[in-house]
Amino acid sequence: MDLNTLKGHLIVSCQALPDEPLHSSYIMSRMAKAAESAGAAGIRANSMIDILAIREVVSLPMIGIIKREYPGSPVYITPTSLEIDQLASCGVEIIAMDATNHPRPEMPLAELIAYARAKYPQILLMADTATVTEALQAQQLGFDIIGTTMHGYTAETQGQNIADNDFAYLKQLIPAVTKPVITEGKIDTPEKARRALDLGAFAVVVGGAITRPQQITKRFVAAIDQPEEQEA
Ligand SMILES: CC(=O)N[C@H](C=O)[C@@H](O)[C@H](O)[C@H](O)COP(=O)(O)O
Repeated sequence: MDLNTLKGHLIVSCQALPDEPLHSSYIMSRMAKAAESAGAAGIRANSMIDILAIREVVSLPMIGIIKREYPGSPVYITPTSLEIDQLASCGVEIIAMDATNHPRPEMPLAELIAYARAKYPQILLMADTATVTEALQAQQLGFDIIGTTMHGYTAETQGQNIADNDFAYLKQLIPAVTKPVITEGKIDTPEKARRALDLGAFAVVVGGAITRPQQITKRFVAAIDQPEEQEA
């Protein structure tokens, strides 16, 4: 695919895990359809069943992941060659995978990249990273896209939010790498999405703020349900 179709645009992540109320490939396909009809340029989705259901009704390029846990490793986003094969069989344009420095199941990241490149040269690879060091390493390994997906979700970055201090992390990351940076993770307002792009992000992925109604509801409830505290 031509990556430039995503440049400066919104990618909507349509995910609901088994413990979430909207867990259903049918619902995810309708979420993706809604995103497409509202002007999104791409979709990010998890699992073969969701990706195939979305493919049937949406023609946007897709970033595919498979979240799967393996014993002895905290890596759960496309951890092994099995998930890469499964995603490739679904025809996704981009495969995203954990590119943090955590211990991995099956094989080291460098080998996994070599595997994906050799077998599926047409598929672009996105690195889900948490730190500048990991992003530089991912670039060195040959990833096509650097994602900020894991920032705030590793021991090293725990408690951090991509938007902290007017996107200080992004301001550090973008000039440090030459590959396109897709901002992903906790972008929960249109203003933040716009700001990330203005700071040089190639594209923005928004998930929960669009597709997880329990998250959206929580923010409203939090703003409404503590009037005494707010008045005090
Ligand atoms: C850390 C992790 O597992 N992130 C996952 C990656 O695919 C998803 O659960 C997120 O929803 C996605 O990254 C979009 O982020 P947000 O929903 O915050 O806009």
